[in-house]
Amino acid sequence: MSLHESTNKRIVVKIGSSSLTSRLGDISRRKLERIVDEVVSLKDEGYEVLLVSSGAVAAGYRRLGCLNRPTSLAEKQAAASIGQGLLMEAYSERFISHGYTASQILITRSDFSDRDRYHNARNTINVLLDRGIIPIVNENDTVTVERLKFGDNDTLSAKVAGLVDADQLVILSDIDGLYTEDPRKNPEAKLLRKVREITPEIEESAGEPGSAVGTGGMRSKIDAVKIAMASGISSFLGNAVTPDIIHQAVKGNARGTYFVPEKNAFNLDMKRQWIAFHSGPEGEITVSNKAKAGIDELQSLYPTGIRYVSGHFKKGSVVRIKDLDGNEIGLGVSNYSSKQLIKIKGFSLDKMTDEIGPEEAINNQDLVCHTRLAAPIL
Ligand SMILES: Nc1ncnc2c1ncn2[C@@H]1O[C@H](COP(=O)(O)OP(=O)(O)O)[C@@H](O)[C@H]1O
Ligand SMILES: N[C@@H](CCC(=O)OP(=O)(O)O)C(=O)O
Repeated sequence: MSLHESTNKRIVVKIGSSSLTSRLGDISRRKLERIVDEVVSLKDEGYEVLLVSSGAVAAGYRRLGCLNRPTSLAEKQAAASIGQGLLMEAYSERFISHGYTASQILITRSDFSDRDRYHNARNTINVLLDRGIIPIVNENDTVTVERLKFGDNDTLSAKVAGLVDADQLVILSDIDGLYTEDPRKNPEAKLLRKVREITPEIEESAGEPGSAVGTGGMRSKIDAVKIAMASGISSFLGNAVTPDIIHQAVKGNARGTYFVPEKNAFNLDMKRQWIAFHSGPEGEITVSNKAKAGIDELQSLYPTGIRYVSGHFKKGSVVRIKDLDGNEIGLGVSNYSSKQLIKIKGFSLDKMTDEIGPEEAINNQDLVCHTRLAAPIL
């Protein structure tokens, strides 16, 4: 059962730059209108659809006076500030011609790392979807500094799919799906139709972008799928030029790759998604082997299981949890500051009094254990 109130199916569709623009660095009306028309037919059937659309830099660089897609950050940001407006204008015009309204949402990573802003974004998008609007999300390229970027819209789309509790993520690109190798390099490569697990072979097969305007290539698409899988969301990867692709993807019979998490895999709820993908850990806790076994079973972490504490963090901060070999085994929200934890580490339960604080250093509701996820997120 979905967590959002509406009973309609929610679909997040991600469209790459090459699927919206021409080789010369202009919006391709033909490509964009086909995508919009497909979204409209899903809307007509009662689906709620959110688009994550790339293309701002690709659509703007020529008007900035650049012959090719720029490589400097300032020029890319300037191009995006031109292209984003042009993209939205083209989307809005076409959606309105079908009687639908589109809205623009530009996000930066810091909007998500702050829990209040994360919830705020969710509430806003829920209002839009409930009222039949098509939100169109992109990274706010013009104001984002490199260090704090999502970087690619593939992983952004998976994070947004988790945020809105989508039923499916559809990633459209310039390729038919995930192949055993980049088919541009090896024409013998085979298309994988269904993937239930991201194996090391799949990780290795995922290469760089195929076009001059693509950003993340297959690498970032696999990262996106892992985030979706860990959140219990099925994904589809297919070619934007295949006729009726979005509709077919949703119905389950499109040419492309379906990524389906195991039914009984542990899914990250909204709070754990925030901890895992957005929070930005501020310190580290090293735990005993016994405490590690408890974390594997998703049990709370008690001070008695803590061996070392490093970094300076406040009560309520997210910390990395490591085992005695230094491997990260999970993440969690600390009920204590680093200063307090250093004092109480190793305390048995009978030493924990009401004055000290809660018995658990990390409550199991605030814990993400890497080994329990459908797909590794590191
Ligand atoms: N294993 C693989 N299977 C399919 N495509 C791959 C693979 N490895 C690398 N690629 C490349 O990834 C490209 C798609 O990524 P990208 O260029 O970033 O597209 P977009 O702009 O749609 O996000 C394909 O055109 C292909 O050349
Ligand atoms: N935010 C950037 C796109 C980033 C990106 O991931 O691009 P792509 O690989 O084409 O999906 C833009 O709008 O130009």
